[in-house]
Amino acid sequence: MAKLDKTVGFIGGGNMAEAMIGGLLAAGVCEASRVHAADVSRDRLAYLKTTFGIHTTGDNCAVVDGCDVLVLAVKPQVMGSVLSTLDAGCGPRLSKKLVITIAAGIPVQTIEGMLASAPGLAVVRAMPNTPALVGCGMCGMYANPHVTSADRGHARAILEATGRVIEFETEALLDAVTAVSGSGPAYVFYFVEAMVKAGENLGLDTKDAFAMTLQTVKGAVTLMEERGESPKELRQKVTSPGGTTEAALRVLREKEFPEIVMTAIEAACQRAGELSRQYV
Ligand SMILES: NC(=O)C1=CN([C@@H]2O[C@H](COP(=O)(O)OP(=O)(O)OC[C@H]3O[C@@H](n4cnc5c(N)ncnc54)[C@H](OP(=O)(O)O)[C@@H]3O)[C@@H](O)[C@H]2O)C=CC1
Ligand SMILES: O=C(O)[C@@H]1CCC=N1
Repeated sequence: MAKLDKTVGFIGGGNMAEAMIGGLLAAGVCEASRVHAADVSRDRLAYLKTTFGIHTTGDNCAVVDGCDVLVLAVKPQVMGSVLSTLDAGCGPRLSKKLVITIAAGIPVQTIEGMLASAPGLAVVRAMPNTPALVGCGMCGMYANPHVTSADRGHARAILEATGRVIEFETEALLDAVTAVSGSGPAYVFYFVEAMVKAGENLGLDTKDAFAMTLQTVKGAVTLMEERGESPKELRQKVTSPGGTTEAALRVLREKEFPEIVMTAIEAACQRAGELSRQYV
């Protein structure tokens, strides 16, 4: 992967920042000496410094000053206070930088509005997911009109360091991305938890039930990736008429499994919309 000739700063050094920093360094996109992170937790900063050898600080504006690309990686709940402190402390110094926000639900317009001392701010809104930690992330991104094509390339290089990126022309779709792939790993983990529990109930020990479930999910994913067949076709090949799979799928259908999944994902999407109104 091509090396990025930019310094990257993170405001918020939690789970997603860690995944992104790990990806940037592992892919060789950035050297540790060109990555900065700020957090309110001293323990977190010590952990990031020890693990990655990056620059750390408790001062958000120091990160702004040390970077070309600023990643806003705090929770939506604190984004309003983080942005107003940045605007008051170092807002005008942001105007030449690229800002990438990964917060669920928070629109670009809100970021621009709260960083009003940097008019014409280049903002990319991105929605990664935690498999980024192992280089298998899925990230949706939208760039506002102030983002130059060079900066779009920089944003892609940073986000692609942890997995796949799909770019959208319409920001409104980012809430759907959040609901499908941002939160998506949790749905898969929940399904796996339920399969393991079912195996235990049928007499398997936890270790075996987990190993079987994991390998089954991995095998199913690989089949979908490597064969040009749809999930529906692959499902039908597992389902022998009058057999065991049919018995299980009948229960899933009777309990309205597809409707439950769709309603759940719609709830996540709706919540993304609420987060922007509730916290900023
Ligand atoms: N987790 C996920 O799967 C995904 C998360 N996201 C988004 O990424 C963002 C971060 O999420 P995640 O990494 O999970 O959250 P974390 O809580 O793990 O990380 C956020 C970090 O920011 C710190 N923080 C709080 N206030 C400030 C402040 N004023 N200045 C600097 N740092 C501060 C927090 O410290 P403390 O904990 O002490 O408050 C914490 O260490 C969120 O907006 C979320 O919507 C996007 C995609 C997926
Ligand atoms: O649950 C959340 O709000 C964040 C955003 C996507 C995944 N985690």
